[in-house]
Formats: sequence, C-alpha cells, structure tokens
Amino acid sequence: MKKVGLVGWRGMVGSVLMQRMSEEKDFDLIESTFFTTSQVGLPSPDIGKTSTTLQDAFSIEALAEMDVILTCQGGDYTKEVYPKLRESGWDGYWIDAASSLRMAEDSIIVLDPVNSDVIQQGLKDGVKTYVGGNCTVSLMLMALGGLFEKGLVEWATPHTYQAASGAGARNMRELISQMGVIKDSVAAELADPASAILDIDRKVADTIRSDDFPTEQFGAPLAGSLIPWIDVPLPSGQSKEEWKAQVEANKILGRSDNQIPVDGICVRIGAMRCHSQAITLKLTKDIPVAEIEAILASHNDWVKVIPNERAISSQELTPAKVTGTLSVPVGRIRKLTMGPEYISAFTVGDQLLWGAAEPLRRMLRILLAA
Ligand SMILES: NC(=O)C1=CN([C@@H]2O[C@H](COP(=O)(O)OP(=O)(O)OC[C@H]3O[C@@H](n4cnc5c(N)ncnc54)[C@H](OP(=O)(O)O)[C@@H]3O)[C@@H](O)[C@H]2O)C=CC1
Ligand SMILES: N[C@@H](CC(=O)OP(=O)(O)O)C(=O)O
Repeated sequence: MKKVGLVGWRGMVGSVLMQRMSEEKDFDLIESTFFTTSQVGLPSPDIGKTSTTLQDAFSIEALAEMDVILTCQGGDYTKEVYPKLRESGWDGYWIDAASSLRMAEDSIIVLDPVNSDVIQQGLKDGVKTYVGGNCTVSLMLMALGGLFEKGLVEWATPHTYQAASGAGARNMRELISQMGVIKDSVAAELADPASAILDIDRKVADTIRSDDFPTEQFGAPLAGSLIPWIDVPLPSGQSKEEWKAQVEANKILGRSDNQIPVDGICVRIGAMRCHSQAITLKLTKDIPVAEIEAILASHNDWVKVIPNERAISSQELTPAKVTGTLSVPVGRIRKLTMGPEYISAFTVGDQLLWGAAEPLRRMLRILLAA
C-alpha cells in the first residue's frame, strides 16, 4: 500500500476532499498519515481505521516518509515546504490544490476527464508534481471539453459569476451575514403588505452602503450587489483570476505553442459554492447546434447538456440545483447574431468538487492504479 500524507484535510477544500475520499472508499487503498500545521499530537480524523495522531506538517523528515503527499493547505504552505522537501532528496508524488506550482515547468495541471493523455504521458516521463487547476478553468473545460478536444474552438471569452466559497470559509459566512443584515433592516416593512417598495429599496440601499455593513472579508458589499474583480491586478489590466483562464486552460490541454485565446471578466456574486460562466465562443467552423450539443454531451460522464429553453434552464442550470453535486450542466447554447461560427454557452459547477477536490482524489487513484 502506498503511504499517503494528507495536509490541509480540515480546511474547506480538504473537508470536501475527505468526504469524497470516504464516499469512494479511497482510504481502503492507502496507508494514510494526517498532518497539521497547528494541532500536532491531537487525534487524526476517524476514517474507520486504527486511530493515530496528527504529524507536524513542517517536519521534512516526517513528510519524506510518504510516497505521496496530497495537500489542500494553501499556497504559502506549498511555497515554504515543497522546495525544502525536494531539496532533501524526496522523490515522491506531490498532489496540490494550491496555485503556486501550477505553471512550473515540471508540473502537470490535473483534470483527467479532459487531459488523461497529458497525465499518462507525465507519469511515463517521470513527472512527480500534479496540481489541481483554478476552479473556473476546470469547470469550463469539464463543460466544453468536447469542443476543445475536437479542435473546434478558435477562441473563448468566459464571463464568470463566482461564488463566495472561492474566497474562503469566512467569506461564505460574511455573505450570509450580509443577507441577514439586509433582511433585518426591513423586517417590519416586509411584514406589512401595504408598505411601499421604494421605501424598502431605499432602506436596503442605505444599509448596504452603511459603515456598519459587514464587509471585513470581501472589502465591499456582495449581498444585493456584486464585485467585478477577483484576485490581484496584473499590468495587462487583467485580474490574476482572468489571467489564469488562458494559461491554465492551454496547459491542461497540453498546448504550449499555438495557444487558444481564452479571456474575459471574472465577477464575484452572492452564490455560496457554485461558479457559473457565460461563455462566448468562436468556433473554427460553422456546425449545427444539435451537433455541438452531441459533442459536448458525449465528452465525459458529468457534463449534462440542457436544452435552450426557459423552464428547464431556470431549474437545471443554476447554483441552487448544482450545489454539492458533481454534475456540470451546460446550456443556453445558440448561435449568436455575430455570425454562424459564434455561439453562446452557460455553465454551472460546484467549485469545491470539480473545481478543487475531485481532480486531486482522482489523481491519487490514477497513481494507485499506475
Ligand atoms: N477555496 C477554494 O475555492 C479553493 C482553494 N484552493 C486552494 O486550497 C487552499 C485551501 O483553501 P481552503 O480550504 O479554502 O482553506 P481553509 O482556510 O479552509 O483551510 C486551510 C487550513 O487552515 C487551518 N485552519 C485553521 N483554523 C481552522 C478551522 N477552524 N477550520 C478548518 N481549518 C482551519 C487548517 O490547517 P491546520 O489543520 O494545519 O491548522 C486548514 O487546513 C487555498 O489556499 C487554495 O490554494 C484551490 C481551489 C479552490
Ligand atoms: N480564486 C478562486 C478560488 C481559488 O482558490 O483559485 P486558485 O486555486 O486558482 O487560487 C475564486 O476566488 O473563486
């Protein structure tokens, strides 16, 4: 059995990973050791095996005992520990949720329903570092993988509607607090059917803009509003989140030369853990919508094509429907007025599952099967 060290298992991404590993009985196939940056010596989580204690996630010696390290601890941890571990001569597999090593030359971004060929080639070539992609990039490729695989995409411009969870657990809590504060500010008026809607609206606007409104995490109101910027600015005028779309998508697809342009605006909205994206695509040729739908639907087991109809789109193509599931619906597929090669698509996916945890546990399975 491979010795697998788990770091960051109690964080938000790590908890989703633990849940999925338990559901899929991954722990039956590995000898697991749990690491911590803050709770050394406390009992490890109960995975139905003999109880052990948490090991020090900064101990290079303890980490070096592992065949595989799977970390969701975050980029700062990776930056501190990974170079020291490699310098110590450790030659094991490092599987990581953080972005720090994604664009490194000797790493592969993992999303096996889309790039199992790239992963298998990497294993043959002795690549030892496998990193999960940015959530919006992975979710876009899960939805539109069929078109990319067949070389049908000339360029894509995704405009995102990203959930609070992408910013962390405290941000999810802040979003709910903001919603509660708004509701409380007009509770009396809401209870009175005769109250004037413009009075309610004015009070809500005053509440959202007030200094007391809880914005410590996001730095701006999200509930009843949105934030059209995610991550740090780059000299190109893109946010870092926007920059990731093209570089990561092309790396996942194994395209170093002849990159497919992928660029759009990333926006934070008040959903909990599902990212949505409205994508404009220019195809390399004019093909009928029915054929596009068939190509998308047959690409992987999780993508689900939703007919471009109002009722089903309103029900199936939403964060409310998708949250907590591995389903990746894609719909609103139609030809745009710009010309027959231009199409629209709208997709939704759980950013903690296919957007973060699932590609990592599947990479572990690939290693176990290799
Ligand atoms: N959030 C997201 O959507 C995505 C995140 N990622 C990557 O994953 C990394 C981790 O993100 P995320 O899971 O959101 O981070 P969290 O902040 O939820 O967890 C990170 C670590 O914080 C420590 N921690 C301290 N207090 C607590 C507490 N009360 N409950 C749980 N953990 C606590 C834990 O380490 P310890 O046990 O050692 O104390 C934990 O592993 C990110 O930095 C990013 O690189 C990747 C894709 C998406
Ligand atoms: N930045 C993403 C979440 C995330 O953690 O992305 P990355 O793994 O690329 O740092 C969001 O805010 O929705």
